[in-house]
Amino acid sequence: MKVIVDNKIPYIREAVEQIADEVVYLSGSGFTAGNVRDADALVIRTRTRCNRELLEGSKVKFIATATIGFDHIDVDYCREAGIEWQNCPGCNAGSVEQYLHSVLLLLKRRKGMRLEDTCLGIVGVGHVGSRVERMARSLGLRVLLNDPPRADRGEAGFVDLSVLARECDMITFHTPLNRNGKYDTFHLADAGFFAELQRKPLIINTSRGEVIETLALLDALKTGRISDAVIDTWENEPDINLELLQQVFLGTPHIAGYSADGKSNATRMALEALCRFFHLQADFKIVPPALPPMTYSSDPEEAFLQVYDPTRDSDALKRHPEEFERLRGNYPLRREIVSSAIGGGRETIF
Ligand SMILES: NC(=O)c1ccc[n+]([C@@H]2O[C@H](COP(=O)([O-])OP(=O)(O)OC[C@H]3O[C@@H](n4cnc5c(N)ncnc54)[C@H](O)[C@@H]3O)[C@@H](O)[C@H]2O)c1
Ligand SMILES: O=C(O)[C@H](O)[C@H](O)COP(=O)(O)O
Repeated sequence: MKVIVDNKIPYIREAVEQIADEVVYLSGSGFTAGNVRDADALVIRTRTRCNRELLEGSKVKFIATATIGFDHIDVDYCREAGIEWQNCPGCNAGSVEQYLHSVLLLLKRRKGMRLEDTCLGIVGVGHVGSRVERMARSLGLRVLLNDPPRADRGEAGFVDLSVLARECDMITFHTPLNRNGKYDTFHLADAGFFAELQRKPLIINTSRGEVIETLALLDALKTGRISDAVIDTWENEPDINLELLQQVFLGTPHIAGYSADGKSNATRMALEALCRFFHLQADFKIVPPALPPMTYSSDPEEAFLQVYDPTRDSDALKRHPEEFERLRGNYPLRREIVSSAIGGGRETIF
């Protein structure tokens, strides 16, 4: 079996080389029709568009994407061509929760936001959104949830987007990018959405850039219809809107999911899917490397931000927006540590 693997997927080499007869590593954008033609399977990230142009006439039977999102896979074409695929549901949801948790602490410290007086709206309450909900409630925020697919399945506890627009001081997006159908999310936040907002909320996007219409967001920022924004996912990555980048409180290069824990989950799940598809024994361990010991502050919030402060990623991108892909590609994967594990005294962990 010949497998082509994205060369930025961490912790994968030893395991995949045991599983496959031949392994070729390529950059995400380096997958071409020519070099996938004789491959049986691809293990990719968001940077490889899997569509007719790439796959027609190839031997590829299976694609594993080591990511939660799968909007880079043309699922209709794959069905037509008989190509199976698998994403890694929930693999890095903990990492996005960590990112949001740090953002809330920064808003409290730097903008004086009183979290217990803040109403947070969560749009899309799946693997990530439900973790964000729990974390935000534990910090004392009031939370409103919007998830029409879940509401339509008869689940309770959801409200319309118009209620979030009326009541929320902060709105965070956690939907997939659906480009059509009843639950289309392409430009879900458009000029009409921003016009409805009553409380000048802060907008957070860690889902997919295309869920928010960039120019409408920029206009809402300039006209004061929203108070600020935290943006990790952008339209047209890596050629992002530079004016928006310089205006937002935090602008990061699509790294909310980049913890070592999330990446190792993704690698393990992608290889398990590959083994299931080809009926092979899944006999490997994927473990993130241990990090050197560190000493943490006795203040739990300070310690949480020592573990991960998105300001450093935002400052790096604002200084060098042209390095969007390099900042992602060479990212020093962080660890996910919950604040309860590091509170209560100066301690050394890892
Ligand atoms: N920035 C990052 O690094 C990063 C990391 C992980 C995931 N993501 C992205 O975050 C998003 C959420 O991931 P997830 O694992 O929670 O996905 P998920 O599929 O588990 O949950 C998505 C939720 O959105 C809901 N939804 C679908 N259409 C909707 C609509 N029109 N309006 C409101 N809700 C809708 C679904 O019912 C579901 O509950 C995805 O776009 C994923 O690609 C980004
Ligand atoms: O969908 C996901 O899992 C995330 O967006 C993930 O962080 C994307 O990472 P990439 O594949 O671009 O490295």
